[in-house]
Amino acid sequence: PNPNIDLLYKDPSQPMNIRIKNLMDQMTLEEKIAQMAQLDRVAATPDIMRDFSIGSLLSGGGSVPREEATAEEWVEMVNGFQNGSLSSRLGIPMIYGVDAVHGHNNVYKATIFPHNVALGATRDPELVKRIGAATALEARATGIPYVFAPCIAVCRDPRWGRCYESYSEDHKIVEQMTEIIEGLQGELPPNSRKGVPYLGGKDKVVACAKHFVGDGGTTNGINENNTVIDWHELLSIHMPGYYHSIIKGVSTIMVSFSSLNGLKMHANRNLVTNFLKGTLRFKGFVISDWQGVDKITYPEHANYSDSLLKAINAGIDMVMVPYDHTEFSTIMLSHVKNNLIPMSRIDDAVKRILRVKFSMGLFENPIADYSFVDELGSQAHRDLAREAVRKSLVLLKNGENADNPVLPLPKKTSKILVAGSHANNMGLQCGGWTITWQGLDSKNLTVGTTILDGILNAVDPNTEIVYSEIPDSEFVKAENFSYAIVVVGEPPYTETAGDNTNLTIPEPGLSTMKNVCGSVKCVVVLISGRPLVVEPYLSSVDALMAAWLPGTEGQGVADVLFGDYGFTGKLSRTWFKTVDQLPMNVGDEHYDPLFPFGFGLTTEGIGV
Ligand SMILES: O=[N+]([O-])c1ccc(O[C@@H]2O[C@@H](CO)[C@H](O)[C@H](S[C@@H]3O[C@H](CO)[C@@H](O)[C@H](O)[C@H]3O)[C@@H]2O)cc1
Repeated sequence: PNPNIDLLYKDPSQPMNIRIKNLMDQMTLEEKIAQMAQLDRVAATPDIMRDFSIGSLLSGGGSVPREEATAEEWVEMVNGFQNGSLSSRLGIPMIYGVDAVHGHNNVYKATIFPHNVALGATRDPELVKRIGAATALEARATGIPYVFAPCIAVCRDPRWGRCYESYSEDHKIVEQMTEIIEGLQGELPPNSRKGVPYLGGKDKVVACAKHFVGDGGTTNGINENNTVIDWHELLSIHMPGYYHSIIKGVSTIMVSFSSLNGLKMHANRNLVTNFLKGTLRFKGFVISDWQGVDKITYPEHANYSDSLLKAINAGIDMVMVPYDHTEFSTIMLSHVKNNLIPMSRIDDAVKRILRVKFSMGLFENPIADYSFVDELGSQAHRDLAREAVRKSLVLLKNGENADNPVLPLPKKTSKILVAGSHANNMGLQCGGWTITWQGLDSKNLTVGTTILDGILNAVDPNTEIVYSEIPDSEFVKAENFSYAIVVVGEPPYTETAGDNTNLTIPEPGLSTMKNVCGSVKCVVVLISGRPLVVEPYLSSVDALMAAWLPGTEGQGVADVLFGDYGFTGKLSRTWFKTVDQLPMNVGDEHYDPLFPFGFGLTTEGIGV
C-alpha cells in the first residue's frame, strides 16, 4: 500500500460524506476526470482501468464476452476489469452497467420478460416490481450491479421506433410502473431519506431512469428528434415519471438524445442542472446516452470539444463516451485548465458518482462472486415472466358478439392449424434488445418456449396440431381444421431502425392472415411493439389479440388462449384506425380510435 494515501475513505464505519471528502481531497484532476468516463467493454482493458482510473464500463446492446457466454464467464469478465480498477493508485472500484430493459436481455439463457408496452397493459405495478427484483438477480448472476432501466418514456406517437420501451402514452401508468425501481434497487426503508441514491443489498442493482426528458414526445415519433412542447405539457406528461423515480431513490438518470424545442437535451443546463438537480433535488448522477455528447452537433462529433463543454456545463456527470477515453480526458483537462469548466462542476460530478458508489457498497464489495449464477433464467423467473405474458395480452375481438365467443379455445378437438411467421420463432417473439442490440429473426435465439411450443403443451394429447408458417388457402381448405391460430407481426427493431410511418402488418403476415382466415375460423395473435393497422381485416378474423413482445415465456399465450386463465389486459396505448390520425392519445379533443385506451375484452379462466 502507498504510504502517502490516507485510506480513511475505505473505512465503511465512516459517514459517507467524510469518505467522499477524504477521497476527493486526494484525487488528482486527471483521476476526477477519469471517474466521469464510461467506456464500452470493447474499448477497455484491465491495464487501462488501472492506469487511468476510469469510473465505469458498460456493455452496449449486444456487447458480450462471447456468444452464449455463461454467467460465470460474465462474472470473470467484469472481475477482470474490476481488478484493474482496484490496482489503480487510489483503488476506486468501477461500476459496470448494462441494458436490462426486459430482463437481462444481452445474456443468453436469461429470462426475457415482455417489453414495457406489454407491462403497461397489465396495470399491475406490483408484478412489475417483482420483475425488477428478478432482473436484479439475473444481472447480479453475471456480476453486474448497474442497469440502464427503467425507460420511463411516455410514448405519444407509435411511429417511434422505441415506443415498445414505453409503458404507456398515459403518464399516470408510467408513474405507477416506476415501482420497478424498488424491485431493482430494493424497497426504501420506512422513514428513510427520500430523493437520495439507494441500494438495498448485493441482490439488487443500481437503476437508471431514462431518457431525460421528453424522449417519447418527438415530432411524428422521429427517434432522437425534437420535442416541441410548452412548459406545462412537459411537466404534466413527460416529467412526472422523474419525480416518482427520484422519490423512490433512483440512483442515476440518463439524458435523452432528443431535443426540447430545438435545444439538445445533452446541452440543456436549465433542465439538467436547474430543474433536475435544483428543483427536483436529484442527488444521484446524471449519465449521457451513448455518444450523446457527439450528437449535440450534426454531423455528430463535428466539434467534440465544444460539445463536451456544453454537456458537462449542462450538468452531465458521467459521459458514455464510449470508445476514445484519451480524446475525452485530454479535452476535459484543457477545458478545466482554461477555466471553461469550473472545478466546482467537476467536483459536483465526481461527488455524485462517488455517492452512488459508496451508497451501493461498491467499495466494500467490488468483486462479484458466483453466488447468484443459478438465478440466470431460473424457473421461478420464467414462471414470473409467464404470468406477465398472461396479464399483458389484450383481447380486441372475440367472435361477432358476446353470445358466441371464439375464445377460450377448446383444448380437445380434432385438428388445429398453427400458422404464421411468429408462431415458432424465439427471436421474433422477443423483439429488439434481445441478445443483440437490434434483436434477431432467429428461431432459437435464446432459451425459452415459443408460442407454438406453448400450444403443443396446452392441448389435449389426442388433438392434432399442424404447424405451417405460410400456408396457402388451398391447403387450409383441404385439411378440415377445427380452427386456426395465426401468429404474425413485426420484425425485431431497436431505436431508429424501428421508426415507421405506415405501421402495417408486414408480409408474409398479412397474406397468411388472408389465406387462413378466409378459409377457417381463425384467432389472430399479433406480435408487435405497438398498435398496427388492423381495421381493414377486422371483419375477416374471428378473434384478434395483441400479444405485444412477450419474450421467452410463450406458454403464457396458450394459458389464456385455452382458458386456463382469463384475458385481463387493457390497452396502454390508443389503437388508431389509420396512421393519418397520429398522434392521437387518450384525452385528446379529437379522439376517434378503433379501440380506445383502456379497452380489453375479458374471458373467464378456469383458474388452474
Ligand atoms: O456500428 N454501427 O453502425 C452502430 C450504429 C449505432 C450505434 O448506436 C449504439 O448502438 C448500441 C450498441 O451498439 C448502443 O446501445 C446505443 S443505444 C443507447 O445505448 C445505451 C447503452 O446501451 C442505452 O441505455 C440507451 O437507451 C440507448 O439509447 C447506440 O444507439 C452503434 C453502432
